[in-house]
Amino acid sequence: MIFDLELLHVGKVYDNGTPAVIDFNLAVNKGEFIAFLGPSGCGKTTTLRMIAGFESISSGDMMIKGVRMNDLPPQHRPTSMIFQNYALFPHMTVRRNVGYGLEVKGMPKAERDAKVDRILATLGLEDIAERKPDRLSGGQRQRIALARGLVVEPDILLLDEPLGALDANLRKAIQNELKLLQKTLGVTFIFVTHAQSEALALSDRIVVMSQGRIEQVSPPHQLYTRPNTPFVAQFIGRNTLFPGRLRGLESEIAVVDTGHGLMRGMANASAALSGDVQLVVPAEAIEITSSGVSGLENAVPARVARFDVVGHVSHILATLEDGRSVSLEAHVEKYRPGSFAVDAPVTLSWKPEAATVIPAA
Ligand SMILES: Nc1ncnc2c1ncn2[C@@H]1O[C@H](COP(=O)(O)OP(=O)(O)OP(=O)(O)O)[C@@H](O)[C@H]1O
Repeated sequence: MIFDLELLHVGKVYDNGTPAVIDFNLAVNKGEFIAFLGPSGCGKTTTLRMIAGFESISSGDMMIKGVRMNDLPPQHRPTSMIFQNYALFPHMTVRRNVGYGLEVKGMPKAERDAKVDRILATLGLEDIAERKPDRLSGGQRQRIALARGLVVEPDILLLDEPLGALDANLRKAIQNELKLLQKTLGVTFIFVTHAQSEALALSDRIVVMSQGRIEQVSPPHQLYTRPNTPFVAQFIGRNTLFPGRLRGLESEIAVVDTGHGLMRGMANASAALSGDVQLVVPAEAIEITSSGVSGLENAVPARVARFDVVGHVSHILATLEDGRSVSLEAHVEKYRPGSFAVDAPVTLSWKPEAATVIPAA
């Protein structure tokens, strides 16, 4: 099978000795929307720049449609990159900015104009085609940068935090547009972000990175509900982790000896479990009941630290016996105002299938 993009054991060590990317392996299908997600400095941008050709690859191979790209300069790769600041030419019209890449390639004017017109129409930019970008809004500039990246008809569009400069409302609107555009054009998108909500909303698969290494590659829902590593469990969503030792496996359910007694959760499918493990419980899976209710699975005693109702959402902060806090949200119909007094003893519980047991490290 030939992938649109393949990174095979790719590594990057900067001249100063910094290992920025370590043994990065990824195969991307045509038309996939992939997000690189992780904290600042984890190597997302470096990886993107190696794919674009702006950064050399220290080890491993980078292939596009089965052809090795390591030694090709950026202009000879079938990729386009969109930078966070858009890097538009302020003195050129929108039309010229968009057509510049084709102009540099020496494409005849008639052919160039036809391509530029088509992409300006696709992105709704016809009305501002003759204006200069410095007089336009952030959202419009973002669209011009997209048009400029797409007009060269790349196999792969590389986007480095392209929505980072926009305010929250515009960001949301452009997110939807971007997703629609990507599906319509069928172009492979590789998108760098440190905003998890953006990655979860846009991507087919998310690559979570930490300290130069891939922690997990999964579709958003799976990443959210079935983390593979403690880093992902702490970085994505709102999980509570219970450290413990594996007591045994009952089919798919792992039984864990924790400081709060025996607890059960789904055994992580990607790694063999033994010895030290972590039981990961998403906030959404936790139920609160008054203490004394019997027959609950995975029951943990706690006390209510706060109970607030904002609009139609009840926010509850509970404190475990070991002092850790667990914050939960639910529709006000579920936990009505006044259902739990502050400092009341309660029991937290969850269904084993909603929790995941992963290796401790
Ligand atoms: N030109 C460079 N020379 C030396 N080290 C660099 C260079 N560029 C990046 N680094 C280092 O490489 C590591 C990865 O950086 P990179 O910019 O790829 O991370 P990132 O995940 O994109 O972070 P951010 O979200 O802050 O952009 C960091 O430790 C960074 O300091």
